[in-house]
Amino acid sequence: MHTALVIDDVRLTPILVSDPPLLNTQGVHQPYTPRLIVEVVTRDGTTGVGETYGDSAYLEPARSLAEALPGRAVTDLNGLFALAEEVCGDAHPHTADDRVDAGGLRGVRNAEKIRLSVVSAFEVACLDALGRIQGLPVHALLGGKVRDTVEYSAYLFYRWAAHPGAGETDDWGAALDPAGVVAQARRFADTYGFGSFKLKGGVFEPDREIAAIRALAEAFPGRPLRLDPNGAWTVPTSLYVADQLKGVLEYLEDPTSGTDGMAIVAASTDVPLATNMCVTTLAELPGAFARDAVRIVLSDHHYWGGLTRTRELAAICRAFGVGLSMHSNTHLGISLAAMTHVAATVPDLAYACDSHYPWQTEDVITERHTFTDGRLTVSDAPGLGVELDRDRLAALHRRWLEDDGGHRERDDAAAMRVADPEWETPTVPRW
Ligand SMILES: O=C([O-])C(=O)C[C@H](O)[C@@H](O)C(=O)[O-]
Ligand SMILES: [Mg+2]
Repeated sequence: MHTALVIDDVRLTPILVSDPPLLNTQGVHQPYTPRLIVEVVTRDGTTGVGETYGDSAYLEPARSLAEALPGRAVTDLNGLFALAEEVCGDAHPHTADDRVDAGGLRGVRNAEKIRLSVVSAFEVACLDALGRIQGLPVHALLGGKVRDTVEYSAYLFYRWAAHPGAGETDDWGAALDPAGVVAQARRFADTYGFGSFKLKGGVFEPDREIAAIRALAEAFPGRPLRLDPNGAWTVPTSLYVADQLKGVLEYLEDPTSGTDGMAIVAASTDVPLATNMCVTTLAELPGAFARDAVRIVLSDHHYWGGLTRTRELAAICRAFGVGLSMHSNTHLGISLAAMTHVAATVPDLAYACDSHYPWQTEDVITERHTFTDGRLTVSDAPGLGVELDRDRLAALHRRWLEDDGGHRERDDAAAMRVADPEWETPTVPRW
């Protein structure tokens, strides 16, 4: 093995990133959200970077993997998965179960998915390091880009103007009704050129969200629109909304929870259903596809286990005639670079990808990504094409160190309780 490829050291840096008060069916985003930055350092001094969820359930397996990795090669990605299985154990058995997780709204939260979410950051860091060593962009290591730009969609949220009592404020103001949602969409379109729009729903009763989508359709005629209540509706409510928004929606995302309900809804409407909740693991694919429960899967390289696994998911979807789009959770520029590289290599990515990035005012890279015409240009620089800003990383890590623990776990219901002490995570379906 070429010694330059050998991993000498792995650095893990948990951070807290400022986050606006975005509403979803479980509550509201906290003022700060945890992320984990992974650095893989090779024997020749090259550093590759990756990023993933930063809640404590992810930190423990990340530490185990970081300890075991030195001595291995950055090229040994298959070995990385095997090693993680060996050393990560049953990540956090207390929080790993098959219920929808409280904070993330991303389907089951089992030990394997937590492990894969951790491995994804290591895989991306290895690819970044390998690309830097070889002078090749990550997309070239994945087989080469099939497009020069990747399209993203505007991720609209109902939101408050500020967090109650704490945190930094931005200048977006509140968006709590159709006019507010349209104004937010207009700013997204004017600033970033986004041409399609997704509204995070499940916040207000369905008729109010239907009105917001109709207002968007009127303000942006012919633009693709999506609504995602994160499984908050019953089957009849899902069908009611689908009927009301027939011909208006590009797709309806996770109207109801679970493959059973999704399959019933899918059988009774022509509105395509998408998911990042009922198909988030390989084990869930056969049942959902056999029953035509979804027409589009939103991949997420974090919980699918990285960029090579995302390409495997794309191939499976292709084989079953299921479309692929891309899910996002609060993330920074390292993950956005990774998302863009892998998206550039998937031939049949027919939908604009989700990204929370415009909501993030802080980052750990020296030059933030800029959307033009709703697109990011695929970098041809070696590796991911981003540079770590060590001062910013240190500052955001300091915030994590100094936190009393209140923000180290994403908890949207806890954030809601600051405004409404009676708030409990709503049981689903809500409507
Ligand atoms: O598409 C989705 O379901 C998401 O993006 C899940 C996220 O947790 C979203 O609901 C959020 O950020 O509140
Ligand atoms: Mg979703």
